Amino acid sequence: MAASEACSSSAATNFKVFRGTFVHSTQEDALVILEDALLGVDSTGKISFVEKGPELEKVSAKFGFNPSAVTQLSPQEFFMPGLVDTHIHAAQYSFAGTALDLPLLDWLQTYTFPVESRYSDLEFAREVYTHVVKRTLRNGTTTACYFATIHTDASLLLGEIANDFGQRALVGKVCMDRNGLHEHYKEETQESLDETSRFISELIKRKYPLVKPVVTPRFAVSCTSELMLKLAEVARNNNLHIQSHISENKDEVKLVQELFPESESYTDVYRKHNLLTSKTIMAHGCYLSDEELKIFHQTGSSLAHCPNSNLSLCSGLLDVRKVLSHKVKLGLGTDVAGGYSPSMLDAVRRTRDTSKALKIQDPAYQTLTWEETFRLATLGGSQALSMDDQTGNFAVGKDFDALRVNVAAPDGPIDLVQNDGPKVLLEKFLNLGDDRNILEVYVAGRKVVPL
Ligand SMILES: Nc1nc2[nH]cnc2c(=O)[nH]1
Ligand SMILES: [Zn+2]
Repeated sequence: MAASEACSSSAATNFKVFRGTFVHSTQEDALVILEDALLGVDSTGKISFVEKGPELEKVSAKFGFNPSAVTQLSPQEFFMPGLVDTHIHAAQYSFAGTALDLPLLDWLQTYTFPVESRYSDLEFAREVYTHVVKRTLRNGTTTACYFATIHTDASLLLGEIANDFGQRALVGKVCMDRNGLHEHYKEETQESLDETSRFISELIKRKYPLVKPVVTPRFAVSCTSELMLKLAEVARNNNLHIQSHISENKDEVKLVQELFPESESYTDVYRKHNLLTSKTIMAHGCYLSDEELKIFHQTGSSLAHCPNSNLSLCSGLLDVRKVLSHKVKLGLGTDVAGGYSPSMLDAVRRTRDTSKALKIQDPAYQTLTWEETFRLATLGGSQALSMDDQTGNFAVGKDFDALRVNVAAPDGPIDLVQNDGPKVLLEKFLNLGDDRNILEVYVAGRKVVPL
């Protein structure tokens, strides 16, 4: 925002200004700590300045706000960017925390498809979707990339609920026109395409500022060639995101090879069907070869790393270091309910656990640092979703998506026994904290927690 605009009286009355510690990531630095900083949010929810605290008088004169209206953080508090969940199945939240005893294809057949079939019932959908949006916001997920189910009206309802509670979201009506695992849970090809068009046009018509549709072929196993090709066209014609799953589990990779014998790899299947774009996010990727990662880099497609799910369904261990060395964009995902936790703090922890398990297998392996993992959960996620022009860190001009954290929250899970600095406070929060430490959540400048 131009300084002259910021000085106008209407902007001055609607400014929010915070003073204290801010932690975030940039492309260059996984962790930047700004101590005693001033951050201003304008009436549209954008960050209008980040300045030094001792310069309050000068900054308040420049931006036209009253210094006494500044919100001061306590020494155990900080602001961090909102967490970005790049892959979560909203419909599976009803059985989160259960059903973790089978590998992927059996798990889909036994638990997942029967539950997803129920979302023609809009009352059931409303109940589960309200819970998942509230719970993820409460846990600090300011941006979520959701899979719904094949049901258009329930998927629209998820978009409505995310909008009502103020979460930034991509919402996907799931597309699947074959399903050998559960014959009744699928669509006809044309029906899937027509319903996808209806979903997209209806959601766009509602003009929700933070909720957008994402084209969602479930995975190559449950989609015909015709459906994938036509969905790619829909995404291209409407400049939309695409999401799906790739290379999660060895049996799944084998099945894809059998279903698409003319393709060189799982990645090649999606490439041949024009589904790999710079706005594509593919979940898992545990078994991608170097060649396949090169295709991800060339196309600008991203990966959603879902470590809880990868461990819970015994799918595999994604080598994040290898993915990053190929310069492939990567964010973290909870993958509820293959992943049992809806909290991105859990995704941060499981990401580090997975990295350490790889080091146990190979002592020369360079584990991810906690600072790198913090970046993946925030800025990395926003980059993976091609939303880093709007969110991901505290750069001036981005929307203010943020968590106000108090590491010493009364009745919280963390005991502070020494005068820890902000770096230690952040590390403790990431490893030990929970929603009791998250005092407030902001999305595009609006306080969405507490409601
Ligand atoms: N983890 C997971 N993998 C999938 N692959 C296709 N569908 C799914 C799903 O719902 N969850
Ligand atoms: Zn998934």
